[in-house]
Amino acid sequence: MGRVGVLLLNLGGPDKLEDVGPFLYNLFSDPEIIRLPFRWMQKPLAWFIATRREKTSQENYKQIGGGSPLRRITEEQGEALKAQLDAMGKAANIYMGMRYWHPYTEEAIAQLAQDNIEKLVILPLYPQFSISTSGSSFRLLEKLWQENPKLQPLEYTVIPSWYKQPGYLQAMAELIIEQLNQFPNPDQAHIFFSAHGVPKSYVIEAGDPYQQEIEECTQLIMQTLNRPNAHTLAYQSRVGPVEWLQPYTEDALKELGEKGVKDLVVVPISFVSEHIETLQEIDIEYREIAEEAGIENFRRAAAPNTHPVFIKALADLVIESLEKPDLKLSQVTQMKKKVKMYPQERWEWGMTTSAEVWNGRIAMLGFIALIIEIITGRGLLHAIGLLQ
Ligand SMILES: C=CC1=C(C)c2cc3[nH]c(cc4nc(cc5[nH]c(cc1n2)c(C)c5CCC(=O)O)C(CCC(=O)O)=C4C)c(C)c3C=C
Ligand SMILES: [Fe+2]
Ligand SMILES: [Fe+2]
Repeated sequence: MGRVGVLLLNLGGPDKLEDVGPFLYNLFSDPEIIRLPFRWMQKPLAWFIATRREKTSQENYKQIGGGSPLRRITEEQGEALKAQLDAMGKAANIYMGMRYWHPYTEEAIAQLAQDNIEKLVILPLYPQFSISTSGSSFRLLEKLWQENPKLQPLEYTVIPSWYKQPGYLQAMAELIIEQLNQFPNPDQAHIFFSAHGVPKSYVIEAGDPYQQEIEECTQLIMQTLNRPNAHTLAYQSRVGPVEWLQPYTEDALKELGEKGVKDLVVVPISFVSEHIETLQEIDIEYREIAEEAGIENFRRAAAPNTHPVFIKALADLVIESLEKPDLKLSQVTQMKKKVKMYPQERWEWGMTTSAEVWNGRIAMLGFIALIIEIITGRGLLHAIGLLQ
């Protein structure tokens, strides 16, 4: 008789500085991260953006010790979850599947296909669902399931998002209280929720429930906290030129400083482990911005990591999911198939959405052609003498 398996999904992060370039290439090769009209553009553009970003990103990783702690912390969470499930009478094998770095999701699946697993629970380590995070991992799993006949008989269930789980909300409230209690007037401190952003089009055009889940989660944490503090929600880590969810964290911090807020607790709401966006972006970059804006006491709530209340919440989630009817990958990835990233496929004349979409596509084609020409030294611009 086999046992229960729990597959923890996460993004992954470079272990050392040399990994940063290939990690970024993997990330930008994912169509759920950069959405392009043509598949063949994905890899050249991923290479181009990763190469341009590598140095800056390496500088950031240098500031947190030369690599991401995500793998170590996820392993610790897995061990703590295993011990908690054991204590609750549910023995389980824990697997860790990262999307863009080792140990890759493919490695975890290969391992669990060999083990005698009776039932698998797929648990993303993202409390809120986004097309760009849990959605991307679910799509990859769906593909692996279709490709590997050995996986067909394996029974599984998916937990799409779990931001309402009472234990998780309790752990978040405790982590915030820990910081509030450091202030002489805990009730006066401003609580600042900083969520990882996504491009606005994900929500508006592709129907990503991420913003709604983040907003609801913020309210639920405030209710669980049950304190009179004022609070703000903003979005961090914008990448690229398009508009992301607003307000941006840097703008909201400046605004609070101008309004005279002196005591602030930042709460990283979309992350359950410390990593570059908490240790570098919040603790170093946003702290500097806040202090320049006049905020005197800048504190940050720790990510849940292996907080016992949080680990118990994960164990409860696993046990509850085994008791409920199974949720299949096709059910959790289906939502996206109902919406279109490019709203109008028919050609229309004038300043229409369709025209904008086609202008974007043509501009992108021109851009790719230019990059290929610069790399290879051959092409139309060389032929007519505009490039040497
Ligand atoms: C809920 C969490 C996350 C969302 C949503 C998300 C969307 C998203 N991210 C990028 C681009 C980058 N993300 C990077 C690192 C990174 N992102 C998350 C989480 C979410 N991303 C984590 C946990 C990590 C870090 C891992 C680590 O190394 O510790 C990076 C690399 C770092 C950097 O260069 O800044 C990029 C780039 C996009 C474009 C996006 C939505 C479309
Ligand atoms: Fe990210
Ligand atoms: Fe970042």
